[in-house]
Amino acid sequence: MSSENPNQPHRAKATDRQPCDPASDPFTIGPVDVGPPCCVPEPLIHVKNLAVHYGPQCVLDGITLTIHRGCLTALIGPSGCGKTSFLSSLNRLTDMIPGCRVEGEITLGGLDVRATRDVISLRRRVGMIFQKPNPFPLSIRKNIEMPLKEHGIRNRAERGEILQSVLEDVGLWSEVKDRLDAAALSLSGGQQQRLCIARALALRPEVLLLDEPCSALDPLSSRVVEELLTRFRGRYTVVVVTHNLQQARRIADYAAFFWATEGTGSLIEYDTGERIFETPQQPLTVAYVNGKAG
Ligand SMILES: Nc1ncnc2c1ncn2[C@@H]1O[C@H](COP(=O)(O)OP(=O)(O)OP(=O)(O)O)[C@@H](O)[C@H]1O
Repeated sequence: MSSENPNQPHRAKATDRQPCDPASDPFTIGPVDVGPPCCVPEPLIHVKNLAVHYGPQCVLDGITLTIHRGCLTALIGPSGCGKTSFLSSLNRLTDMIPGCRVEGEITLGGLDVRATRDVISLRRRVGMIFQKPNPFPLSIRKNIEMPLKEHGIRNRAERGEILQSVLEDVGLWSEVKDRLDAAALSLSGGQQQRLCIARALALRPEVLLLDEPCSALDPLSSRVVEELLTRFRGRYTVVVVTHNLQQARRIADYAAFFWATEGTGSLIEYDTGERIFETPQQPLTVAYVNGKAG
């Protein structure tokens, strides 16, 4: 860890990444109706001494960090160091993996994530987007409306409003508004991924977890999704796993670097994106961000 503690609110310096300015941002999308307009860090998720086991194997150990509201945190590190396991523990997807055991503390606002019995509400607050776009094999409209119905939104007009607003948020509305009843699987890979993001947004989450959301996309679609994530700054708390260090360098307000030793992942360094990529403190981080390790 570097001398400044990223678990404390980050005080912006002139040299830091400039927060977004919606007034001057030509890509601002949809109404910014939640949270401050820019990344003004405030602790939201506290993780303390987190460990993840699959059967007898401890794959992640001693993870302590604080994730800030409205900021974009990138998880980086080589394959197998536990990034996905960490991400999945934040909304208890780890519960669905046979033999998986999680230890330690995770709090989201005042909620004890590990203890809560209301996992459905937790997953509504903490949405997840996967590497491979996974729209339902239904129409574009039903992909958004079905989860809304399942979460009790019975009013058709309200569902229609949400449908339009989230498709606008991901920049898809103008592309699909005339074919909302077409199959979601007829969309391009990049459009499918944006639809999946819209589906997550429809449930009005506070946090979005994204596991390599661009890695199955062509470069152009990848750039569109990347831009989308940066526009979420201030509006959603975004935690994204990426193997693309250039991408992480471009978009991360904070970056957490994981590394595995003998199969057990640990957090090597956690800091602002700028410091992790420009002035990392740990030799392993220096080597990794310069492409000399991992
Ligand atoms: N369901 C599972 N059962 C057993 N072991 C698992 C399971 N899922 C992951 N692992 C193991 O846990 C370790 C961490 O995996 P994880 O997917 O969290 O790492 P990662 O950093 O996200 O990797 P990648 O970048 O390749 O996705 C790996 O050794 C992996 O083989």
